[in-house]
Order: sequence, then C-alpha cells, then structure tokens
Amino acid sequence: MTATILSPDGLEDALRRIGAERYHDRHPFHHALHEGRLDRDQVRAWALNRYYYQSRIPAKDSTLLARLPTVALRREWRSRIEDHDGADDGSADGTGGIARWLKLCDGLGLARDYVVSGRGILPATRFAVDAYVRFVGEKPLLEAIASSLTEMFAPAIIGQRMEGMLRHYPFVSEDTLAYFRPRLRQAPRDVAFALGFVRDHARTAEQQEAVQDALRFKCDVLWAQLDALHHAYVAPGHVPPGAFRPGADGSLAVTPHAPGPGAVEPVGSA
Ligand SMILES: O=C(O)c1cc(C(=O)O)c2c(n1)C(=O)C(=O)c1cc(C(=O)O)[nH]c1-2
Repeated sequence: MTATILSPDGLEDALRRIGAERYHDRHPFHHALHEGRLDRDQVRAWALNRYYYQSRIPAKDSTLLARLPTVALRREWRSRIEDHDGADDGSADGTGGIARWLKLCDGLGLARDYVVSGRGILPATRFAVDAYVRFVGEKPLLEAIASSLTEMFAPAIIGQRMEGMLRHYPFVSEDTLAYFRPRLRQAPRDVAFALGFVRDHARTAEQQEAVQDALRFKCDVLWAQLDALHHAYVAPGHVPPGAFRPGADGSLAVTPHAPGPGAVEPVGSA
C-alpha cells in the first residue's frame, strides 16, 4: 500500500487535529489553574517549573538558528531569541520574556535566586525540557521547525489563562501577568513562518508523517510537565526529593508582598 500524500491544506488540517487531541489546554492541571482551583503555592510550583521551560527556549532557538542554511531563514528565526532574551536596555533584567517571567515569579513571592537556580524544579520538568532542546538539535531541520508548531494553539490557552487567573486569584495582577500579552502577537508571527515552511517543505508521505510525529512529541513535552506538577502538587501529592516545598530552601522571598507558607490573604488584598 502506498502512503497518501496530503495537500498543504490537508497537512495543516492533520496538524490542527493533533493539537485538538493532545495540546496541554486539555490537561486537568490547566483547567484547575484557569478555574481558580489552585492555592498560591500550587501556582508558585507551576511558575517555578515553567521558568525552566522559558529559560531554555532561547537555547533551543539558538541551536535551531545555527542549523539554518540561509541568511533569510536565520533572520526570520532570530527574532524568537530576542523575544525571550530581550534587548539590552541598560536595566539589570532587560526587556524580554525571561525577565517578564521572573516578574511573575516575583509577584508570587518566589525568591529570584531560587527560581533562576533551577534547584526546586521537578525531575520530569528537566527531562521534558531538555528532551525538547535535544530534539531540535538532532532531528532533521523540518522536524525541528515543526516541533515549534504547538504555538498554533497557544494564543487561545493564554487568553483563557489571563482571564481566569485575573478573575480568581487575588495575588495575580495585570502587571504580574505581563509575560503573556506580547505572546499574543509573537506566537502568531512565529507560527506564520514555521507553518508556511512546513507546508512548503513536507512533500513526501514520510516527511508529512515525520512533521506530525514532531508535533505529537512536542505536545508530550508540554503534557509531561503538567502531569508531573499534578502528581507532585495536586494528587496524590508526592513531591520528589529536592523539589519545591513551600518555604523550604529559600524558595520564598521575605518581602512584605510575599506572606510565608500557609498565610491566608484576604480576598482582594493583592
Ligand atoms: O503558555 C503556553 O501555554 C505556551 C505554550 C507554548 C507552546 O505551545 O509550545 C509556548 C509558550 N507558551 C511560550 O510562551 C513560548 O514562548 C513558546 C515558545 C515555544 C516554542 O516551542 O518555541 N512554545 C511556546
């Protein structure tokens, strides 16, 4: 039996179906986050672990950039690194997504040194994120580019997350969620290029199957991180040795804005 070759539109439809089935917006941890069912320490655990993902995205994109064969392709891809590392504007932090994610962690009362050190992250976070960086370095370029296409589905989940977190958590503000707003513009721009590339270059049935597998792999990278968070911090609550426990290991900043573990904030006091 010969494998069917899809049209570019047929391939895009197949990729969108993978997102509809497997993207992390379907994960129970995300529903709990958006619906206000997590406490402040569970939200801290999410932000702390997700910092590791954010911090490795520019490494992933630098690896990919180094593999691109033309000036035009490199010029296109390098904006992703700037989005996350930001410009050097003379401030200590710069202006990029990593600095904005640290602001979110500050707003939740996590100590910066602790967040940046990566000491408290879950083993599965490290394994999943490192696997993504490795995948992009080792797989054929077409698959490496296709693995970024989970971003097709990101703006919808970011909208839900911002709306839900602002509504439900008194300790979250527009300012602490500043990471997300620029992503609503950046992600569609990234996708326009990566999806166009995949539509143009995945011509054979084997290539088309490989780009779909790359997207499935990336959905697994995102899903595994939420599984680990759920297992450690929701149910059954098995926190791995060395991972974040509220208040332990200098994880919480001692500032007037960051009550210690167990502190109950009156609603609306943030
Ligand atoms: O908030 C999210 O759910 C979400 C998802 C994804 C994604 O789908 O990979 C990314 C991001 N955010 C994000 O902020 C981001 O910078 C990003 C880069 C990439 C990538 O694969 O290059 N994905 C994502």
